[in-house]
Amino acid sequence: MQALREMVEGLSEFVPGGITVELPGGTRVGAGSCRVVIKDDRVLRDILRDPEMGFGEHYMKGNLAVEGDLESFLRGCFLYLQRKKEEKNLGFDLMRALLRMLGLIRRWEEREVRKHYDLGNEFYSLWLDSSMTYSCAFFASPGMTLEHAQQEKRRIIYEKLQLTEGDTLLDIGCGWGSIITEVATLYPIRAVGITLSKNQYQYVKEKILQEGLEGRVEVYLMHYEELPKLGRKFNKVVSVGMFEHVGKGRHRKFFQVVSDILEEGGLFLLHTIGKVHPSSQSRWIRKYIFPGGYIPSIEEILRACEGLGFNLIDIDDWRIHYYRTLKEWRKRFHQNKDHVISLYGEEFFRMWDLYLTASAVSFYVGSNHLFQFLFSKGVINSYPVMRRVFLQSPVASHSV
Ligand SMILES: C[S@@+](CC[C@H](N)C(=O)[O-])C[C@H]1O[C@@H](n2cnc3c(N)ncnc32)[C@H](O)[C@@H]1O
Repeated sequence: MQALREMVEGLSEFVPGGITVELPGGTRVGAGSCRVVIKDDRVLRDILRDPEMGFGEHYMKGNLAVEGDLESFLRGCFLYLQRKKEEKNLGFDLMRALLRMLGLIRRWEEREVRKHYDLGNEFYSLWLDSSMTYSCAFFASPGMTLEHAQQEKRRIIYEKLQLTEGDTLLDIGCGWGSIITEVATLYPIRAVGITLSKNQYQYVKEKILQEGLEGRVEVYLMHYEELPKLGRKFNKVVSVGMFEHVGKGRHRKFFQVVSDILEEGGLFLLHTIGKVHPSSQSRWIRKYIFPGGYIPSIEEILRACEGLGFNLIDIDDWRIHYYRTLKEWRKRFHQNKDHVISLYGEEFFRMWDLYLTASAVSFYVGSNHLFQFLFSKGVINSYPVMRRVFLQSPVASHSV
């Protein structure tokens, strides 16, 4: 009881209006306006032992409910845990290192990535924008729709990559193909995408046929480590929202592959969630949503590409744009609640609702950032020096 009181007091400092925890027998601890109703005796024991995992698992199962704004509550939890958290990922990472030595990790990772993206095109179409883009958008003006903000993100990427006639573009982790199919209609260039998801691969293949892009756009179902097998080089490479899957200890291998297939003088744009300083990862998200996932720090990313021929041109941070993107996804997810539940059930709905909300909060509180790194292969001094090249739209200064 003492431990619970301390937790309620600590959390109440960070959750607006404070919290009250209501236990199964009716006992209340705290006097805040946000009510956390515990419906099962095991909940408290599990949360006190491991707050993040205990909360996540019991929330999914419906053994506890938050009667108040889930986002404000989670923001408070983040800030509270940031203060208290001990790094507990060591055991998990040791297990992964052992599996890697046994050569088992890649198959396991591939299976986990497939499981996430092959949940079904129908499911993702319920809450992504119509281009099926599953990564951070760029909200150039306050009232911009998600559709438009995703398009704006792609436009900025194309400009950063200085796409021009005759280019060959590779998209590593192309998702449902929004970049490779769009560039082929905007520029006289060729584009190749790779994905690990069979559903995405089928979807992109059909889109290529429907839009008459055969011969200019290709998609392959393959792991990035297999890219050298294509026997081709590209002068532009982009990877959006895929680096988070690469995993701890594998970043240098990833950059090595990119270095091998990128022409001298070519450009590489890496769009990824990252941390400013190395810090602990969400173990609940790693267990239930992205098993193998790892959010690297800027330092880890830059160290991983050292000595491989890359020269850094630019780093951009879109942190608050990811917060807004996730809020839009969550809004659409709730608008389609009944449909999601009919596909996968209530526990799945709660699990994904928690994932989308906690992710939004992680950007809001500055635990996660969204970086766009732009590298050249070798040093090129002709690259435009002005940032406004990227930001042609009436961006102005608005907060999200
Ligand atoms: C979050 S999605 C982003 C998709 C797309 N870039 C977008 O912005 O909509 C991550 C993508 O990376 C792909 N991916 C993950 N691990 C991969 C790997 N080892 N090799 C190739 N693709 C991978 C997934 O299949 C998926 O298409």
